[in-house]
Amino acid sequence: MIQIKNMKKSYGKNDVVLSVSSIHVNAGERIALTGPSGSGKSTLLHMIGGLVEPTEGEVIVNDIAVYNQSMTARDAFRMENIGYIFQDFHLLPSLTARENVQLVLNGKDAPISEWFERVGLQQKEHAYPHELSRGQQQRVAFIRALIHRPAIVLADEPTGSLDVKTANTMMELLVQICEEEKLTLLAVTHDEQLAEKFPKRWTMYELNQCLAEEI
Ligand SMILES: Nc1ncnc2c1ncn2[C@@H]1O[C@H](COP(=O)(O)OP(=O)(O)OP(=O)(O)O)[C@@H](O)[C@H]1O
Repeated sequence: MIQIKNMKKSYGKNDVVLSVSSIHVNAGERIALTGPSGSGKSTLLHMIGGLVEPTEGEVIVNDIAVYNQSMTARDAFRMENIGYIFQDFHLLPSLTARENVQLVLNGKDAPISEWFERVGLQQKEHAYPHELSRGQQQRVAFIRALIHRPAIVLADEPTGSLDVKTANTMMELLVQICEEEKLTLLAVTHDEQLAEKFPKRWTMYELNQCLAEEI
């Protein structure tokens, strides 16, 4: 599903920020990624998602060498295979919750109302983002990222701007949906307790240290 080999990343002429010899993620795995600020968590997600090219090494997703493709092919690959969830939801304020979801479907058919019901937002389909609580906005962002059933869900501090109780509920919901839909999930979190909700946990320290053996 995801394979990374002998990968290094530096920005400009700066030092290497990430050096990972080997990562292998199987389809359907759900992994929490923890590590201190600046340890390269977002960089790693962006590389897997086709957004940041490694300085050295290969990123292979679904048997496709992500960075051996043209930019157009990479964009298409991302649209089809990757669902991104951010800390700050990134909902468009002028569109309703439903319209925000429709935007990513590009006219394709999908059971939008069923998804709203599934995350407990059946009453809020036609509300605007400013009419929703932060937890509700993140639920809309979950639907938007998951509704096209991407092979891989990349979540970058998805609960980072929520209070502790809401963060717990939201992380449980995300892990549960990915389990039910058999989606591969890689989620960054600063919070060790939230990481416990995942069947598998990696620290950036381990990844960067793991220079010889495959994990
Ligand atoms: N576009 C960029 N240009 C230059 N340096 C960058 C860029 N993006 C990230 N970096 C540097 O790469 C390192 C890793 O950053 P990254 O955002 O991946 O860390 P992180 O673990 O996600 O941090 P945080 O937990 O604070 O979000 C940092 O030292 C950062 O300054």
